[in-house]
Amino acid sequence: MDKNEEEIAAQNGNLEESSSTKDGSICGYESLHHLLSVNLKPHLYKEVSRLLIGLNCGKPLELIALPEAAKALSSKHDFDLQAFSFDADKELLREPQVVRVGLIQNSVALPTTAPLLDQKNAIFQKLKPIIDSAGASGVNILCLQEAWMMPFAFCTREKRWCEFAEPVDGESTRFLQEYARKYNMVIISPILERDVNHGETLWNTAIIIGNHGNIIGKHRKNHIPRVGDFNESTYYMEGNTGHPVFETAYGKIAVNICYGRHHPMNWLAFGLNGAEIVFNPSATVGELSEPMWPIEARNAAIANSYFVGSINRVGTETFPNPFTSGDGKPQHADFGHFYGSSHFSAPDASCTPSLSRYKDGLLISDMDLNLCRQLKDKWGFRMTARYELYADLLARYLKPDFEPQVISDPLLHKKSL
Ligand SMILES: NC(=O)NCCC(=O)O
Repeated sequence: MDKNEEEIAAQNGNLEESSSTKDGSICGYESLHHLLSVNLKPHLYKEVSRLLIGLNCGKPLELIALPEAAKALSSKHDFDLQAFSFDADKELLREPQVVRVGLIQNSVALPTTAPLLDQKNAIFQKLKPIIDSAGASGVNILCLQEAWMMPFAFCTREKRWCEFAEPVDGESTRFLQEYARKYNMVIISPILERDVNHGETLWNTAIIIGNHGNIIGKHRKNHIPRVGDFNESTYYMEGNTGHPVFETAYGKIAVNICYGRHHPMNWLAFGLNGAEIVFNPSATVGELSEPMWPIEARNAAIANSYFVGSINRVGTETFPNPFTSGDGKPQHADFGHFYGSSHFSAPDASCTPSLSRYKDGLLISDMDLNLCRQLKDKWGFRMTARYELYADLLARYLKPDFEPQVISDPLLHKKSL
């Protein structure tokens, strides 16, 4: 390349970079998989896919044909709709245990300057056709994104956003209970919770609504971020519900809320309690976490022999007053781009392509839960885990007089000749 060509290439690079941050696309493509499928020759794409998203039972994931009604809703309301199927090997003594699972990602519906009630109601309206599409597709378990009923205002530290908080049996739950009954569906609803029985304190909570519209239980986010603009500790405390697994009509499920995905032991604990599917409803932005996003959930699925459903918001949320965080950056009024990219990971290391990086979406997967035990039998991660070694280390680590087990080279400070 001569100097002129280099300059043009650099300019193009900058243009592509700025276009990807402006509209949320990746150089005009909805997702990494879309970019690769359009630009690679079919045989190359096949091979890249094998390496990037793995094979399930030795073959690429199959697409599911969805009913016209579900597809019509996606065209009319302009949300991404994709559906895949994870297989398991046939067993002699157990029937397949196939469940259909859905994940919804969405942007907020009104500017954050609108009256709070209007903002919430507009999100409800926006979600209706997406939930109906899940219902029309026969989804058994549906999970929404973190704090789905409000903008992710925790960056601001302003207390007025606390008004969005609701009790476990509040209006968001009632809204979803109708759908749970209508579609015989388990729904996971992550909200900002106000605990009215305990001094009206706030929590970041996922409510599990059973397929009869009943509330099965709740789980409160265990790990609170203190990174970048995620000033969430201003609003609520670390959860006090442990690592519950909810036995539902469609399988044993658990919820690892957002930042908890960076903590391998959090994932482990849900696995030890018997989860078959762990949902990770999230709100995270590209600049901070995008390279981690496809890795952590997938690793958790492999290490714990369960399925993971990862959901992230989409879009950019701008707030009325500029705010700062502890990272020394100048004050700003938006959080950055929530990059969507929701996807499923399976215990055999395969995963689905991701939903759009900038559009609302519904991702559906059939999964045969028999795959969980098949992978435990094949790889033996539970049996080889040596939990007693780690229990012992952790017990010692928690003591004030703990000393790290480090063996220093006695010649460490010897000068080389
Ligand atoms: N909502 C939340 O916990 N976000 C933290 C950022 C991240 O974990 O990527």
